[in-house]
Amino acid sequence: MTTIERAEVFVASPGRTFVTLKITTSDGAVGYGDATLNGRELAVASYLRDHLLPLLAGKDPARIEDMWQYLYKGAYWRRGPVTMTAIAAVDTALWDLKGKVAGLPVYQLLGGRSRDGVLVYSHASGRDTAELLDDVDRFLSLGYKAVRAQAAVPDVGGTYGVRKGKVYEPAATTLPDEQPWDTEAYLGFAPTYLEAVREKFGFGFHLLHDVHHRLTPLEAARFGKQVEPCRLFWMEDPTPAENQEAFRLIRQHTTTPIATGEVLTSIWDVQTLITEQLIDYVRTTVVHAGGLTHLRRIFDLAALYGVRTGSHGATDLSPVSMSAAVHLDVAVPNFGIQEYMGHPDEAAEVFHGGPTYAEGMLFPSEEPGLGVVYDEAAAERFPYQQRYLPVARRLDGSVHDW
Ligand SMILES: O=C(O)C(=O)C[C@H](O)[C@H](O)CO
Repeated sequence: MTTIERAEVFVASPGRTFVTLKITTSDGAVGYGDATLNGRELAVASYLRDHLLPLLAGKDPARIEDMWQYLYKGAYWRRGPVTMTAIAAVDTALWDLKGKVAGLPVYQLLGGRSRDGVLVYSHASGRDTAELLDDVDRFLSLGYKAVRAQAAVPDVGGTYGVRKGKVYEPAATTLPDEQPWDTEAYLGFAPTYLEAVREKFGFGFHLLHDVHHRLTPLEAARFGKQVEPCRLFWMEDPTPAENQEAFRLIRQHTTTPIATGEVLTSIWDVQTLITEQLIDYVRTTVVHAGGLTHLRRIFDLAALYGVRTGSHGATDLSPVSMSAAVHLDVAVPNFGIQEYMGHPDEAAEVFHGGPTYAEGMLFPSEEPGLGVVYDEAAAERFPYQQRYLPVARRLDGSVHDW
């Protein structure tokens, strides 16, 4: 019988930090998983190295479901981003291996294509409305059919989502950057630039906006109602996601579609949101929600309730999990949209292969498995650099949701 012979964890910072798991079998086949948890990377690397990897040697790599149950139930301690990201890395690497052994791309193992390619959205932003409009123009001319719009709130400074370099990278400082936040200023300004985008470019593309957990349910209801004429594809994370019941109030007041879930890590964290149809799109990801095995379970529950998928795809998802995401996206019946931000240029020196972009869509790799190779020698040129996500403070100095 083929068994797992070796498992290794690599931590490198090619433009930003990625944690990558490599599993090698007794037949010499190799599978990769992503274990990146932005700003808390070494906790997952330790969970893998110190607690999970000693359990893998000698196990059958083909028993993916059994491995998932063994690692999840065997921990006794349930859920949480560190545990679920570590389990996701093992699960993803085993799916990659299964595809390579079968000689098939992973989407074929998930039931085959439901669609040719997946609709993606990218991120337009600006330090003011004029700069945002130029950026939306740029993405539309690159063929994007869906664009997220964010602009800095005047005179406040630390607005979420405003890009400085080529890609938006919030974890950029050696200690957390403390950024000011003013809810009333945001509520007064954000609807004006969303209206300006529609006024200039019309309704022939999907427009999205990320509130990034910063409003109370009532404030979010007011915002959603005010931007209804902009016909957003969604307002994302209108209120902190861990209180599922809070979405009921937002739902009762607005027809603006709601997306949430990027910080949630299990089916139990989205159960009420889905079964009570409090959201339209679930944004859980391969890397933080237990891998393809568990994410498929979440997506299947969502399908029963007419909730569509809209997975997180920020820079902190490595090319390995972006590839896994696109394999699942082409297969599931209730796919909605996939976030696609790209990566810093250095990442391409370390990760080779993966999905391809054309005309607002991503297409999965046709290579066996996930189709991504991790270049260990290249990774050594990019030693780990500790970086933190920012922290938001209200104008009175108290901590707010970032
Ligand atoms: O992509 C998004 O919608 C995000 O909110 C990105 C997050 O801020 C990022 O993944 C945090 O690490």
